[in-house]
Amino acid sequence: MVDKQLIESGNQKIEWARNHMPVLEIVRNVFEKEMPLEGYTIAMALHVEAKTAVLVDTLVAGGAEVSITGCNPLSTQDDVALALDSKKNIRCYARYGASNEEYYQAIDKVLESNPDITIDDGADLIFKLHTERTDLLSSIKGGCEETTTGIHRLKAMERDKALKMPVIAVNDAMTKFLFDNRYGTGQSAWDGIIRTTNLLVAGKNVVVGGYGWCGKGAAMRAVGLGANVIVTEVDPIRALEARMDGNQVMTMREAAPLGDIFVTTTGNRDILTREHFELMKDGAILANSGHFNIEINLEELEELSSSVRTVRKNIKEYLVDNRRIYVLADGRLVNLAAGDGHPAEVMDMSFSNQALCVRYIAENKLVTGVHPVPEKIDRYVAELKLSSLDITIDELSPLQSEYMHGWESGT
Ligand SMILES: NC(=O)c1ccc[n+]([C@@H]2O[C@H](COP(=O)([O-])OP(=O)(O)OC[C@H]3O[C@@H](n4cnc5c(N)ncnc54)[C@H](O)[C@@H]3O)[C@@H](O)[C@H]2O)c1
Ligand SMILES: N[C@@H](CCSC[C@H]1O[C@@H](n2cnc3c(=O)[nH]cnc32)[C@H](O)[C@@H]1O)C(=O)O
Repeated sequence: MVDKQLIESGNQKIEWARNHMPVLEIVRNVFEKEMPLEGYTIAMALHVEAKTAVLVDTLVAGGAEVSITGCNPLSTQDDVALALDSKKNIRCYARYGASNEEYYQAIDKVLESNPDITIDDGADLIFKLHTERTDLLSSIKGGCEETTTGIHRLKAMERDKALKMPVIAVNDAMTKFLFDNRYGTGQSAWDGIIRTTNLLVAGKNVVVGGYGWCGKGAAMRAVGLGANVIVTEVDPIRALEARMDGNQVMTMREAAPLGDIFVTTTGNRDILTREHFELMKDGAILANSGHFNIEINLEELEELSSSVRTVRKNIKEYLVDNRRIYVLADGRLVNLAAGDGHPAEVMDMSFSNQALCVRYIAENKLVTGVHPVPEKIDRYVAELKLSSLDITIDELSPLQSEYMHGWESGT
């Protein structure tokens, strides 16, 4: 496709997403009227695809200039990236399949815009600001972080007194993780696996590594698809929760010879390693829907393999003692590297939180540290979402409110 066709295809995807993000549309209309981001430059490193483009568009509607790149070399959709770059007040440096060097060069370029506010998914921009571009820190008003692992990183920096700017932990808003991490990952991880393999899930043994919000979603939807689900955990409470939700719970060593499809969702490293690959069945399929490509130890898998070849788009076959082990999307996020990411309706809430938190940073002077999303914003997003679904809920009567908040009236 030539650039013009790519831009048109990108714009079509953006329009489709926008039409399914009603809360962000309301935020955008308010921004257009009030222009709260006039004069602000925003640097972003997020998955460059259609829903993200709607967020960018919203920030620009509020008066901002935006520089954006990806947060994963395989999640960029080039048509959307080109469409974004063709718009006024937006520069987009993301490219699908960027090498490691190109990926970090793009982060540098985004920071050359001298941003006032950052939006990260995995803290790449903030990490760069605290290492090679400390000169830019004094003019930064604050940042927003999209994902669980990014927040772990930022809290570790805060603990070590290394963090030098305020950051809002957008992931930790209820209207983010309860929906995006759970229902978003639950659906889009399976979308990525199914469209990549074109195989049946019903009747298979699915092993889900980690029973956090993403793991709960992945396990829940696997059950719905007819799989027998096995969960592995390191946290006794979450393991118990997984068992009471009806899954089998065991160690990964025990699960390794049983699994037909493995999905890692821990945000940790080395969930699947040599000792597990050695026990796996012929034809086992491995996918990651957590964070980096280190949940599956691909180096160890490669060392064990007599051959590695691509057998279908986004599927690599590793031959281990004549057993075929298939890795999807090079162990990168299967929902984004082998699919279109989360559904628009959940990103509607995640990105409304982002837009409103960016405004909050612009309008307030926050101190250095990791801040929660203000409860007002979280509830506002939930209320708007309910209203977009045409749902009204009951209200506490004065008597009920008094009963709930008092201590005098016992049983
Ligand atoms: N694919 C996506 O689009 C998407 C969406 C949201 C979050 N994420 C990422 O997914 C990861 C998980 O996010 P979350 O919100 O579910 O986090 P979470 O903290 O709720 O859950 C992670 C779970 O993994 C468990 N775990 C850690 N090490 C383990 C090990 N060695 N074996 C088994 N279990 C282990 C933890 O005990 C925890 O229960 C993060 O990296 C996050 O950034 C991805
Ligand atoms: N930089 C990491 C990021 C982890 S992605 C996890 C985050 O992606 C976000 N996400 C999931 N689907 C989409 C999407 O379609 N568009 C934009 N962001 C998404 C989601 O909010 C979640 O917190 C990496 O790729 O290696």
